[in-house]
Amino acid sequence: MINAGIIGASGYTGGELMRLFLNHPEVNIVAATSRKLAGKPVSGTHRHLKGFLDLKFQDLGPGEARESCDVAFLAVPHGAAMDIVPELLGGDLKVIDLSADYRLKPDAFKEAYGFEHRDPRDAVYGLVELHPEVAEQSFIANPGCYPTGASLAAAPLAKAGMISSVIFDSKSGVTGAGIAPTETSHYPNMAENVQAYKLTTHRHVAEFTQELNRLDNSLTNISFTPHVVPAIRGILTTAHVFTKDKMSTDDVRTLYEDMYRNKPFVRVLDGLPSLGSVRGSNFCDIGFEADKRNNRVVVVSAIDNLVKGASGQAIQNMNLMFGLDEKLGLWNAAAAP
Ligand SMILES: NC(=O)C1=CN([C@@H]2O[C@H](COP(=O)(O)OP(=O)(O)OC[C@H]3O[C@@H](n4cnc5c(N)ncnc54)[C@H](OP(=O)(O)O)[C@@H]3O)[C@@H](O)[C@H]2O)C=CC1
Ligand SMILES: CC(=O)N[C@@H](CCC(=O)OP(=O)(O)O)C(=O)O
Repeated sequence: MINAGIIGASGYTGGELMRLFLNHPEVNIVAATSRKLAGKPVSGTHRHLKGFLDLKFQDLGPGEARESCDVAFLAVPHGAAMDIVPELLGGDLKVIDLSADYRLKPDAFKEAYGFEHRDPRDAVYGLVELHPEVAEQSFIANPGCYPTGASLAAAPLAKAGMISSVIFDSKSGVTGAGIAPTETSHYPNMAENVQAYKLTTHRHVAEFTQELNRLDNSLTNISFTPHVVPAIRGILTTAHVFTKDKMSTDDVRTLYEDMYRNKPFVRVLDGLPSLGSVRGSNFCDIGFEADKRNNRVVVVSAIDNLVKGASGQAIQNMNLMFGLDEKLGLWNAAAAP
């Protein structure tokens, strides 16, 4: 069995890791940390875990995590992980960081996040479908939620060198912003409402630019505008891909089916994705249509931000890092209505 520790377990992605681990046959959760809630039962905060997990939050130091765990997941805010990771690495412990701290090269990090990285080091970017090298690694930077849906939506067209520019328009559920209440997530502001934010400057642009440039390093014209919608989970991304030549929907289908043929968690649809069809699951659903009049392909992707966008993807990475089937503990249909 694999002994897993979750650092920052009182938040949404920490809670989701524990929910998903209940169905993982190879994992024991041995530690769930919280600074504020140490000593309190995990199921007091994550009430859906009542009766399934008899564990108390601990305020565990990195040394203790190294002793008791085979793998540690960091589910803490960006900026916090870079002070913890250096004390975890170096021994046998495998580390998966769900924060943004190790996803970008240091220069790109400083530009996107506005401060100097305190622990510049390389990590493998854990977008499994585009990074088969995650297997056997000991340190993974788990991708961001928007970048997961956006990168998977555009990757086949980028790989084919077909993109002249792309505009990602994403709609996220409220859990994307974490557990702390904010003005945006305050019920009267969120319910029956749609809010755009960071119209041209969201920090995730750097992340999917880095990913798409691995496939086509001439691609620079990448735009992104996020929105919050009154859903609890999910990110629907509409990618307007302006192509170098006119394409048919069948041309596009060939590219997507080729790239995602043996990728169990990417479903290339005949129809269009929706948040309901992926809710609670690790799938990224993708649908598309080529514009008959213009050099444009519209691609839509749907993920659950807490699963494929965070904790499910982290477990997919863990499975490969330990030589297990990537589907282990994750092969569930969505909780669609
Ligand atoms: N929510 C999402 O959809 C996604 C989130 N992510 C990333 O995953 C990480 C966790 O996200 P999420 O679960 O939503 O965040 P939350 O805000 O819900 O939870 C974060 C937890 O981290 C702990 N924490 C906060 N500050 C520190 C610190 N300085 N040192 C140690 N622990 C700290 C807190 O626990 P306590 O105060 O009890 O110690 C808190 O409960 C973030 O980096 C986020 O950006 C990535 C993809 C998707
Ligand atoms: C709705 C909402 O507020 N979303 C968050 C996404 C945060 C997140 O998950 O960030 P990482 O993936 O980089 O860790 C935001 O836009 O900042």
